[in-house]
Amino acid sequence: MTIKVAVQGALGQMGREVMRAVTAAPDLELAGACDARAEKSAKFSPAENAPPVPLNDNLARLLADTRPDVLVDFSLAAAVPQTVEIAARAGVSLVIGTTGLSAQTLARVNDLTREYHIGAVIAPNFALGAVVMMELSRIAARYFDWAEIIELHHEYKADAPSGTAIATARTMAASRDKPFRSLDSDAGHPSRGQKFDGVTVHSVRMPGLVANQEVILGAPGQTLSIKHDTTSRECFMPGVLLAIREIAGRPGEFIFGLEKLLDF
Ligand SMILES: NC(=O)c1ccc[n+]([C@@H]2O[C@H](COP(=O)([O-])OP(=O)(O)OC[C@H]3O[C@@H](n4cnc5c(N)ncnc54)[C@H](O)[C@@H]3O)[C@@H](O)[C@H]2O)c1
Ligand SMILES: O=C(O)C1=N[C@H](C(=O)O)CCC1
Repeated sequence: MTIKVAVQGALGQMGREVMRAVTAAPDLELAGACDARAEKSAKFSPAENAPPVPLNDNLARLLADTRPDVLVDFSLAAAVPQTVEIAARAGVSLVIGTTGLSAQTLARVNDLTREYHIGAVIAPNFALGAVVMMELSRIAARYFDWAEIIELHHEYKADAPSGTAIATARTMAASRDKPFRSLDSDAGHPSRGQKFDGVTVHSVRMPGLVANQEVILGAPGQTLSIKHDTTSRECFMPGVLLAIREIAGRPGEFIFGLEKLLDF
């Protein structure tokens, strides 16, 4: 059975990559694309030799016209609350990669899955290597009392710190039976980053980067570094396609984190 997919944030860096990947997948059909920058009712060719699909700035209209099974969202955190309401009312399942979402938005998506019997996957990072890096950090956190994260991204990134860094810190802290240690002198010191569940996170933004993260764990006499680097947005596509295929058949389920769909 072919899964029909629409993309929100279609004209962005990730949206374009998702449209290429969906178009190239034999079991998926790109039904339509939405972006705030789109001209009304335009058509858009997602890849060379690919048939044009409807492109609209009105998500409700696009979903009503194209009736996809799954909406993939890589847009802006501020846009997601409205997007998920529209998708849920249209009975369309969600794969969301947009980061910077509030706890209220996550809770609302959880409610919508049960209210409208749709599925939803939200993952701060769809790169399989990043998910492994987070899992290794979770394991290592049990054996080291000190931990800091340095995340490095391209200069156009809207949010800081990254969704991956926040999720990594929270996962690491949850795997321990006592808090991480840090210096008392960190408090209020602008050069010492921002703490999430006791893990200090530092953000770097500059051209030349896509997305990178290093987790450094410390103990007397040793450190352990766990590092993931991306060189192109292609790395996110296997995870996005996996999430689309899984969630199309799991109505009513809310899944946070790609690791829940992998065999860890
Ligand atoms: N989960 C992951 O693996 C992963 C990977 C890369 C990026 N991201 C996240 O995905 C998001 C997008 O990243 P990007 O680099 O493609 O950004 P981008 O700025 O290149 O693209 C975002 C697109 O969303 C559109 N947009 C903004 N507001 C909108 C609205 N209200 N309705 C419709 N479209 C709207 C913009 O016009 C733009 O085309 C960011 O939050 C980023 O952090 C997540
Ligand atoms: O390019 C981005 O923006 C990315 N954002 C995600 C995050 O905030 O963790 C994942 C990596 C790429």
